[in-house]
Amino acid sequence: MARNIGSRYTAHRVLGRGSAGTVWLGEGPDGPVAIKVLREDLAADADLVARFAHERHTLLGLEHPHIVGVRDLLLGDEAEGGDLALVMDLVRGPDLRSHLAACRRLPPREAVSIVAGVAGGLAVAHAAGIIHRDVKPENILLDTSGPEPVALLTDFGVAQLIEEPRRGTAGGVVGTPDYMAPEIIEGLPSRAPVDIYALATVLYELLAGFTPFGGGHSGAVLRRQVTEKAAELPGLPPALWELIQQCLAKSPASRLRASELASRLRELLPALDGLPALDLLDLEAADHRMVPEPAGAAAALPALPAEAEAEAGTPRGAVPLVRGAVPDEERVTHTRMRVPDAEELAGGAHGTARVARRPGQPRAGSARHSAALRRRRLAVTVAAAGALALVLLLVLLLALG
Ligand SMILES: Nc1ncnc2c1ncn2[C@@H]1O[C@H](COP(=O)(O)OP(=O)(O)OP(=O)(O)O)[C@@H](O)[C@H]1O
Repeated sequence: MARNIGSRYTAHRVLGRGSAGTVWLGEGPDGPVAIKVLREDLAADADLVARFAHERHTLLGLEHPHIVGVRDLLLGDEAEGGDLALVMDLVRGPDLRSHLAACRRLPPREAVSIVAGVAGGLAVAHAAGIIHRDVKPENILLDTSGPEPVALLTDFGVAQLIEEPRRGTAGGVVGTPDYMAPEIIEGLPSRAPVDIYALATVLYELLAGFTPFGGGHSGAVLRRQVTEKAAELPGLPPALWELIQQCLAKSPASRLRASELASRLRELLPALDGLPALDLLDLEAADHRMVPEPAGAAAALPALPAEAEAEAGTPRGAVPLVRGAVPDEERVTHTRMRVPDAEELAGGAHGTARVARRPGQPRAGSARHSAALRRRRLAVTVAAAGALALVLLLVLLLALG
């Protein structure tokens, strides 16, 4: 049923729902629009409405072919009925999450082209001092009305406007764990590199079908974001992998700027022509997401070596893994541990990260992997014993003249 929003807009039907509200297909003075009506409790929050009013200029001013434009902002009285609503350009097509769910993995050229466009949008926003803070496939819409799909980033700054005050009171981190840069988890302010980290995570996910550090309890995901290294994706052109790695750097200063990322990705496009989506094993990705981290998992985390503990003195605060992070004495944190070694990263006794394997390659820590290790050890022992016997025989022959 149609519903009026403010004096200028009519909402016709629901396009989708998110955590902050409902998005409607609507009509305005200049034609069709998408109208995001924020939840009632948010609209009733006077501070929140004031923050939106304060950011009106910024929200309305951001224009780029890869950013969903905000055309109007309706605040309280203006929206008649107390709605808080964002009127946006209508994007005709699915969001990237649904597209990925349908394709499972994207061919490298498509993935890189989408991410290059979004990086271009971020470059303009960052130059204007605006940080998105919630880059993820749900916030990237695909306009499929033209000959080629066009990716558009939406929800600029909205997550932050809504969440900012709660962050202060709860003392926790806000965002989507799978895409959250280590410095956010470390309690540092979010600057432009957080968007680059999140976008590199999206690129990894488009290529692999899973995020580099996702799966299980969100606490475990946050821990991996800070301590683990993304598993390499077999079959990816090295230049592309290098770019992803650089943008997934734990240190924000080591990541590329959005404009550079956009141009480097565009340069790679011709070399990716015709490459199929990666042929990865299913890994444990799907099940991994479903299985909650065992309750005792935190206790099983590798402890700091005793000397390091003693050196730092007691009580010892969290180890800031990102330069400049202020250790937080209050929090029992995921940073209070050492970086796992290769075996752990590969999913051994403690590691929980997924590692991309070629078909036929056993998973580290699996029975097949252990059997292969045992066989290799036996072969080495037999070879060593043979070599020793040969040496003894030579010595004996020499001694006998
Ligand atoms: N400008 C738009 N044009 C067309 N459809 C849109 C537009 N914006 C959002 N939608 C649709 O509405 C759905 C809900 O969007 P919304 O931004 O509220 O939530 P979300 O980003 O999916 O999730 P969350 O807010 O929880 O992060 C989207 O998945 C998309 O299908």
